[in-house]
Amino acid sequence: MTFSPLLRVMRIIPALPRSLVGRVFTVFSLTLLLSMGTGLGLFYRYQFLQHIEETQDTALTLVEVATQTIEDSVVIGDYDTVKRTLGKMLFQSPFKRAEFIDVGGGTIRVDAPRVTRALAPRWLTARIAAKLYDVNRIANVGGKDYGVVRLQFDEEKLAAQVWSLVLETAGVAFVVFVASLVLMRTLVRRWLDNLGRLRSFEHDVAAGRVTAEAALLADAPTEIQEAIRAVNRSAASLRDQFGQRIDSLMNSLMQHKSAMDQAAIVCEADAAGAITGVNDLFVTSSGFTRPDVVGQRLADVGRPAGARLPWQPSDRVWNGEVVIAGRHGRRHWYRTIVPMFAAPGTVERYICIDIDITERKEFERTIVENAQRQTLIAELGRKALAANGLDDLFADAADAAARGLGAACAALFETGPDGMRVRAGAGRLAQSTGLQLAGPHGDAHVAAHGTDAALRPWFAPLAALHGIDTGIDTAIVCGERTFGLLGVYAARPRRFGADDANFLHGVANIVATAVERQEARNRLTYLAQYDPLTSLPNRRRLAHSLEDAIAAAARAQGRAAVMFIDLDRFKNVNDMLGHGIGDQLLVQAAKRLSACARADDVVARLGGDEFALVLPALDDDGIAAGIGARVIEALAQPFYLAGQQLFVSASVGIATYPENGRDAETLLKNADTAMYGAKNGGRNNYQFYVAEMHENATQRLQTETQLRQALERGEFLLHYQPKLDLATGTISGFEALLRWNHPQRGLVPPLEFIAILEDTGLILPVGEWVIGEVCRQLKAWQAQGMAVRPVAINLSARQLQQADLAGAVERIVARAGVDPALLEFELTESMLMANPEAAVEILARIKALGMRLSVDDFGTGYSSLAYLKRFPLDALKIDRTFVRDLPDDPDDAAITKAVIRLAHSLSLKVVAEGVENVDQLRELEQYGCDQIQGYYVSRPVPAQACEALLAGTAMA
Ligand SMILES: Nc1nc2c(ncn2[C@@H]2O[C@@H]3COP(=O)(O)O[C@H]4[C@@H](O)[C@H](n5cnc6c(=O)[nH]c(N)nc65)O[C@@H]4COP(=O)(O)O[C@H]3[C@H]2O)c(=O)[nH]1
Repeated sequence: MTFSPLLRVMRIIPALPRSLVGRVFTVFSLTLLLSMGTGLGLFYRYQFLQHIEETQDTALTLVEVATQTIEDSVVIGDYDTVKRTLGKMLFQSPFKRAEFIDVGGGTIRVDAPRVTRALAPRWLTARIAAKLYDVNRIANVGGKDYGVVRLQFDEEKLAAQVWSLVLETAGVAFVVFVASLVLMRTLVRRWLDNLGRLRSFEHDVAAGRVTAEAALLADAPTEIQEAIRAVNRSAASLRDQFGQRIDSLMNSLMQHKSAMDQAAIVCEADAAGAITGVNDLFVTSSGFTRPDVVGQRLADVGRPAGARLPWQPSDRVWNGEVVIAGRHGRRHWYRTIVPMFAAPGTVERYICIDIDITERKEFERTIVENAQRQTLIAELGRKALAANGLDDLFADAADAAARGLGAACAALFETGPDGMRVRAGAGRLAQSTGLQLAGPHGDAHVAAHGTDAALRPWFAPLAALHGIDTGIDTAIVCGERTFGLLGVYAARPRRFGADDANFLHGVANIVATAVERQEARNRLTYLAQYDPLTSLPNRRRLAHSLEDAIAAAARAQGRAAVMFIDLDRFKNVNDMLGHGIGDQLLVQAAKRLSACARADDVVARLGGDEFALVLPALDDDGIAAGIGARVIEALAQPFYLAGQQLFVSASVGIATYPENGRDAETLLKNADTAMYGAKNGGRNNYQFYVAEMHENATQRLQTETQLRQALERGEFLLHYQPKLDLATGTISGFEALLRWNHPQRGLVPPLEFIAILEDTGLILPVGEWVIGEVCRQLKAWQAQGMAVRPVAINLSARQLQQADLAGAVERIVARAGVDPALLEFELTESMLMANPEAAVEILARIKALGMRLSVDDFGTGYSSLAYLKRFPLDALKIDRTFVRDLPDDPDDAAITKAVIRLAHSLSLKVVAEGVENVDQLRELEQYGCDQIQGYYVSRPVPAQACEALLAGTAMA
């Protein structure tokens, strides 16, 4: 509230004139006006009051004078004089009326003549009228009142006088006021003219005269002088500052330009788009020289033939990608063309900035290309998975390879014995499918794959035919072998890169995988019907062949036969000499069998060492018998494997249609049964199926089942056969011989079940039982106080292969607490020679335990003397087949003598087996044999009988 008048005044400010002169003038005028008004007002007021006061005083004086003047006249009643006196008094007085009112109320009135005069404002007249009062004076003469003299003021006259004064002074004041204003305005304008000079200073600066200074008038007011000086100083300071800024800006500009020259390809063009200059980067990046490009149209430089003009001169900034066919090849530039204006709307020149994005473009192209290639690979992979045959896939692969590399053509070659064969072609080579190209073959080119773009010599004829300039190829490698080559070829010179090679590899790998899969499929199909080892039909195919033969025989009302062939003792070969030798033996056996067969016969391998022979058209049994005999004969011949001679015989069973069965399964089963018959019949023979054989086979199966329980049931026992020392005539030891006490059959000899134990693997626990039982018996004999002799135990081939035979023996013997020297192990010659190195090691370990070792059935096998020396043996046992015909058979005698000499030369004892009579004894004695064993001394006897034998050891 307090500031409201001030605020009101402030509100006026915007209404003031905008120019300083106007404002100063206005303010000065107002101030002057206000001052003068106030002064005049106060003056008028003072004058007015003073005038009123003076007039009042004058009126009092006049009334006094008038009264005194008329007193005499009044006394005398000279009213004319009174009247005249009153009239005189009015002359030039401020009264308009003078009256004398006598005590009787009579009035002498004199009015002042009316004078026309300027009228004062009513308010002034009223105000004067209010201030003045009429003056009255009592005329008293001699103490007697004669009346009253009254004077009435003429307020109009007085107002006119006052108003006249006001007007005069106001007029003077106005003149002074106007004069003051004119003077003031003139002076202010003159002083402010100095500021006006700043405008010319501005023009000078605008005109580029930056060093110009604002001029000063000598009489300029100090403040303005200060202000202009300040302006000049500021201008100078700004000049300095701008100068520095400009220097810095120029410097910065130069650096920017230099940086831009380093980073960007820059060129300038005139308003018409013709190049006026280029930077170094333009030259290096494009390969063009400055003279090449200066003067040329910007839109045309490096433009590949036929390319659309990407830019036309315009007043707008242009952005876009351009392809420049430079001297170093095509470059991708990202271009920005900025118009530079001379004046609004008038382009003076163009700055063209290019960023080389060739690498990015290449990268993008590579990504797109890779994506396309991945798609092609994936697509080909899908086709490969679904493909049934390879031809379509090869064509797809060639097509994918050509498309993936964007090449004119591609081909897939298969390596063959005669060179390269075009398996599929794409593009120009599509018609070459099936073409055979002479040249390298096999694996000659395996290493020749990769990014080598040179065309191979053998491809040259095709290249010439189809206008192929260059190419890349890669090998299609299936596992260990090279299937062929996948090549991609271009009509124009082209450099294939690592990415191209990788893609081609990918395609080739898919092809290789498909080839491998196809081959695996073929192989599976083959394996489903053929035996991979011998390449003979397998059991399944044999069944079909047999069915076909049966059907044919049935149609012809003829006969057919199937022969079941099993190799005797093949298991031993396999176990002793290893599977490699076993396989070789089977292959050779298969060949021999095939040689025995007739053209229409089918030879098959059923598995393991079992073969079969289908004889489709059988006129009579004689033919089957003949072929059976041929088979026996063929397989009885020695096999030469791993540098040694091996003998295996065969057992052959023959079943005929329709007698022995009307279907393939029955016939084969019966042939199998017949084969067992042959085996039981001493092996190395053939037998036709007869109904009883079925009985035997069943019997064997039953035996096998019973044997499995025999050990648990304690049905095994040992008999002991003594050995006689010929030098002393005393029993030098025993041989433990296994017996099976069958609940129904009684004592079963080992030859009837040892083979089954071996076949079923039961020989291992039974063998351990034998060792344990011998130990137990020895302890029992010792406990009886018997002078115990060493006991020999037979080991089978399977036991020799037992992982830790020596360890098992050691544990059993240690557990029993038997002196190891009381134990002897007999191993057959063929067992030892099957894998002599392993045998040397095992025997050494057993020997180290303190036990004795001897070779059983010596002479029936094929011992290597070198190994014989290395085995830690104690004795050789001459097989009883050599002893049987002594002394009559000179051959046996010679062999026996030789064996005895050989054994002695190796410091080995010799035991002759199967001595049944005294002649044999004498003969052997003569040969120097150390010990004998046989029925002549004693048959194998139960343990209880041994003591009696020992008691009567001395021979007659
Ligand atoms: N004709 C004739 N034969 C005689 C004469 N003296 C002994 N023999 C028989 O010849 C065989 C000698 O045993 P081997 O050659 O080791 O031949 C043994 C041996 O290879 C095997 N064998 C016996 N017991 C075991 C055993 O516990 N383990 C293993 N692995 N094989 C055993 O069984 C084969 C046969 O044993 P056995 O039937 O007990 O037959 C015994 C014995 O009774 C004789 O003067 N004339």
